[in-house]
Amino acid sequence: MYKPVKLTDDVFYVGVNDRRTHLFENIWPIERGVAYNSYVIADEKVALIDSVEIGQVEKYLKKIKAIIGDRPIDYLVVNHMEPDHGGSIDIIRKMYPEIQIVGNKKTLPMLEGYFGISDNTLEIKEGDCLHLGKHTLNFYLVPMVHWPETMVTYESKEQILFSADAFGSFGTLDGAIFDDEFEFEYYRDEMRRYYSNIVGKYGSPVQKALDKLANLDIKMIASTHGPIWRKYIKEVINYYDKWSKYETEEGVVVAYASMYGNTEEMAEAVARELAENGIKHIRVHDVSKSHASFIISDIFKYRGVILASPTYCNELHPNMEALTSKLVHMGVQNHYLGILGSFSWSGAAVKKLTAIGEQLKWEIVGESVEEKHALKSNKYDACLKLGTAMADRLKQDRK
Ligand SMILES: Cc1cc2nc3c(=O)[nH]c(=O)nc-3n(C[C@H](O)[C@H](O)[C@H](O)COP(=O)(O)O)c2cc1C
Repeated sequence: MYKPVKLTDDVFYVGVNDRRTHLFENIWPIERGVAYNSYVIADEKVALIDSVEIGQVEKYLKKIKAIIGDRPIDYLVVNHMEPDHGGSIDIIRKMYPEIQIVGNKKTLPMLEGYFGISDNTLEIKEGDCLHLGKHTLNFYLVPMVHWPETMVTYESKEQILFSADAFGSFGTLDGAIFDDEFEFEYYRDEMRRYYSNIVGKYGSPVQKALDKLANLDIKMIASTHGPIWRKYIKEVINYYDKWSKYETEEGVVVAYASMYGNTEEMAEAVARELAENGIKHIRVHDVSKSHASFIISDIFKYRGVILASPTYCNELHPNMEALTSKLVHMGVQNHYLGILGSFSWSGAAVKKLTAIGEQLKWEIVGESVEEKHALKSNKYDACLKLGTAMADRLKQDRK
């Protein structure tokens, strides 16, 4: 029944859309859903590249059947074991008992651990090839882009890189599956939010992977999430290069916590002064309203960060605590930091934010401002000064 979606004459898209899940990994809001991508290569041998989250396995199997009919599947290549791709492995094996599951030495223990599968597996090593007939699969290990077993598969006849989670994006594929069937901008921010939150901790493994793949001629990047890239290949590789090196643009993310509005007032004073000083990209987030994934995504884009928090039981506001511990855990690098705090009897927020900035090795800009009780004119002026200092620091990089 399904009209095949062709990457080339023998290579097909068989992924599914998920518009029901609210939180990807039960953490990240996905208002625009997510796609779990999988691919079939129908040659003398049939290979399936990755599978899909188990909830949609029935639809997935129908799509596979629509392409190969009653032919058996010879190989299931498991580039990544995470259950949003590996979740259907057991069912696929039951449907296709002869199938050989292809992975590397880190994949196979996971197969056994998750599914008790230890037979009919094929262990490949870096640079190994698997011939399907006209098509040849070449395997490259890219550990920690996103799990230790992650690998990518390059089909050398059609020059397609099956890239696992790399170059993936949140967002379902709404009719359009290839990047020349929609406007790139529609996915760019969600791609960065996906990268920064899911893969962002692993900048150095991403750099190693990019180096390893640099000499491949790539006509298509077929990731496990989001669009298939065939028009914007250079662009998405450049984005990955930039993000994994923590390269940022001129702009400021102002992230504040505030229960009763005092800290918010300080944050807004700084934001206004940034604009007065010619900073065009200012993103203000209330950490109790914006999910951390959006703030982190913006922080991966813009170099300046203002963190503002009231003191709360001698600590940071809990939502600021959550955001900053995520930033520390991810080791986000190369930012300028301005700090604001508010308190009523003994302030701790500025001290704590300063310690976090030092831990992250971010450059602390200007004089941090901490106000007791309501915002008064001298501290208001200090907020303006901090805004000017941040703008000046960013503008120094224009040269
Ligand atoms: C639950 C709670 C705990 C607080 N803990 C402290 C504290 O440990 N030290 C302090 O100086 N002020 C504390 N405060 C006072 C706030 O830091 C102060 O009112 C601040 O101005 C609030 O900023 P906001 O208006 O941006 O929420 C606390 C306030 C609340 C509601």
